[in-house]
Amino acid sequence: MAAGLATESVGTQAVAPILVALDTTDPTQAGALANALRGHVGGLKLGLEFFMANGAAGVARISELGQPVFLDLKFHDIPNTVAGAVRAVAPLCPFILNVHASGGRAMMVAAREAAHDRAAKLGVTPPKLIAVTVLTSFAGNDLAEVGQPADPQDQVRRLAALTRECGLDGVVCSAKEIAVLRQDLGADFLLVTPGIRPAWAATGDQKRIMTPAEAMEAGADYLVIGRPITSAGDPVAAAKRIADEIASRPGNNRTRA
Ligand SMILES: O=c1ccn([C@@H]2O[C@H](COP(=O)(O)O)[C@@H](O)[C@H]2O)c(=O)[nH]1
Repeated sequence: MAAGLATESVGTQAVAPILVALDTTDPTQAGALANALRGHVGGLKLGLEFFMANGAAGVARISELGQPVFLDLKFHDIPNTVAGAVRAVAPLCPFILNVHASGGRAMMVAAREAAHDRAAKLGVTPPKLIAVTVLTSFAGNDLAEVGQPADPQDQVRRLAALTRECGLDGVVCSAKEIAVLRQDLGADFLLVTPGIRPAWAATGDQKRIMTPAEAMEAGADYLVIGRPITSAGDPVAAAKRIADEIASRPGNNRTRA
């Protein structure tokens, strides 16, 4: 069963609410990173790359290491299919599970009902169910190219409002949208932010980015960080450096239970 987000301290440094993205096909590497980073991050994120290579059994093995897992499979299909997929992964007891908000109202409602019904039948806590708004690898021109000629922030606001109407717990957004979403939707709506880049890390394919300290200051609940940690020569040192940067900004000494 998934553990709650780590809140223990590392020396005098409270663990930052970082979910480290273990984007690899190699279960041994994922397990080694999970173990090495224990106590330096708040949890793990397993996504499509890991899942497609290792399936539910692979996710279960990483979950057994005892850290909370965000299962980032971004379901997007007709409501019946997404509900079935949500039920199928429920025994893995992810701490957070997600769908695409652009799958629409009926799909999100079906996903929420499936998550709660299945968790009740299994006697487990349902996952925090959140929805991806606009991928952090998208800028305005990318949205226009797929027929959504909107400012990314406007599209994020629209999809986040719909997500809340559907009874989900929060959204995946870029840290650039935190301020406006907090105004629109309040403090209790979960804001999970990838596209996090320390000043010293390569941007790669991410377009709507912010530094970890800025994102925490803006009010993120969780920071999803992959390559700046996992591709570093010393991933533990990179995670510590990020936690230090967060802690050294005024007002950034909080952790979330
Ligand atoms: O909008 C989104 C949604 C999900 N992601 C995922 O987060 C991590 C980010 O990894 P980095 O290496 O820090 O870029 C990755 O697993 C994505 O699938 C996202 O980036 N943006």
